[in-house]
Amino acid sequence: SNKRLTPIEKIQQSEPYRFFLSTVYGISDNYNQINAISLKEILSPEHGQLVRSAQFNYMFDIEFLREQYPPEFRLKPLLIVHGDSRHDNHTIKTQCSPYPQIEICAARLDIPYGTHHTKMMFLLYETGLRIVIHTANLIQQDWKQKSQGIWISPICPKTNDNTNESKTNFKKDLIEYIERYRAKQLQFWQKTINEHDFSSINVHLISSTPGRHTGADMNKFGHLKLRQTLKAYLGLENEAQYNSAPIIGQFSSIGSLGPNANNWLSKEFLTSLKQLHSSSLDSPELKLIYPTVDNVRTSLEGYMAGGSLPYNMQNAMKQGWLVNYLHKWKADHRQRSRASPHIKTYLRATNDEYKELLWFLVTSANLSKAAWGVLEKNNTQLMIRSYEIGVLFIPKQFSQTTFSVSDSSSPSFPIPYDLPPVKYQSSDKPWVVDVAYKNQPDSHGNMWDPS
Ligand SMILES: CC(C)c1cccc2c(O)c(C(=O)O)cnc12
Repeated sequence: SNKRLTPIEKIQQSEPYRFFLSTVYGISDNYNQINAISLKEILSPEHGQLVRSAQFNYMFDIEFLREQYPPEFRLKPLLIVHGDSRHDNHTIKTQCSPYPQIEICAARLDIPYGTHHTKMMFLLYETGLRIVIHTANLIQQDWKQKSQGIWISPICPKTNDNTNESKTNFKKDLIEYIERYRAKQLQFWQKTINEHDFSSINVHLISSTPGRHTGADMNKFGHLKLRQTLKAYLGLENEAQYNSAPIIGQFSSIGSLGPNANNWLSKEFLTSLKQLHSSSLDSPELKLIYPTVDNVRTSLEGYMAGGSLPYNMQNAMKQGWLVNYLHKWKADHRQRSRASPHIKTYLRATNDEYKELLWFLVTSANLSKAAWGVLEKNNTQLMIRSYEIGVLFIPKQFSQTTFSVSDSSSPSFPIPYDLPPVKYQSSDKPWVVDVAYKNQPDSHGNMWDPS
């Protein structure tokens, strides 16, 4: 149908998953209705009377952000939570100086090369508290022609019984995440989260915070939190049938993963992703989705899209072995094959048909040790450099045994890209940001010469 949905209708029809892609400027409007939403629609006054909000992110354009709020909400208190990296510290203060209602919190980054990747909104309405966890920077370019992922919670009502936890432990996990900032300006929000009823939340929180996590903290963050959550909640009957079920990782940047797959990817990291009770010998297929040079060149933004795919040559040249795992970005069923991915997702399908999923994760975390953590000191500590956050969908929490992907009876899961993934052809190369591409012009007739 050609009906344009209102923000509230979009959220209602997204039930029970509440998982969206950002709207894309330049595709047919029909593909910007179902499970697609813009920043303005997320902040729409339709959802209720905003009291105050907090925006956790990496990159900010404060003027752009203010424009996305309805005029009547621009004077409400706003807390900006960013990394204290040189990259944007001074600019943030300058950008916010005209607005006394904007407070700034610089997240501590005590471990070198860590970043504040977390992208999250706290929206406090008179009717309750909404959490939004997503993958887009608060700059115009991130919300115009890219594929971004967004999870929007229900508006959780105020309660004086602070035990109103969700069946997924979301409230406790979110408070524990916030506590790790050890920031005064976040105390109000810790208290506010505690005062709201989270019982309607059906996703698990998977976050990362900088640190060398040991003992009881080891399973609280990073890939060990994912491992523990899958182990505890997947609860599959005769799980043996899934031992070789394929796993997909999809991301917009790649760290230094070591001289071969066994270093971290297919041992430590894959062990967490394949977590079933029985750690069987069959190793599932791990397929990785990351844009080719041609994906970027032919994208709606052209080579400029590659500016947000910061995989550098220094890392790429050390891990040629990775190309064998790589698959193209292809999202024809969402009309987003040319909307360059900035979303990051991980999933496990039941088999090579990819008709059903065992779980699905949308997160800020790219494929890197900095984001997911790396085991150290004989596996007694998990070292994480960055702040990350994401939400994990497990079928049991939706009274299903698997998520159906095809448009069959049960509410099919709105996957962001086409399945099964398509392998790189021999002529395909992964996009690398700091090399020149001057043989073929992009969709705007431009070349890419970073020097
Ligand atoms: C390597 C750094 C400076 C970088 C370049 C381009 C895009 C980036 C990005 O999008 C994020 C993020 O989204 O958190 C984080 N760093 C990004």
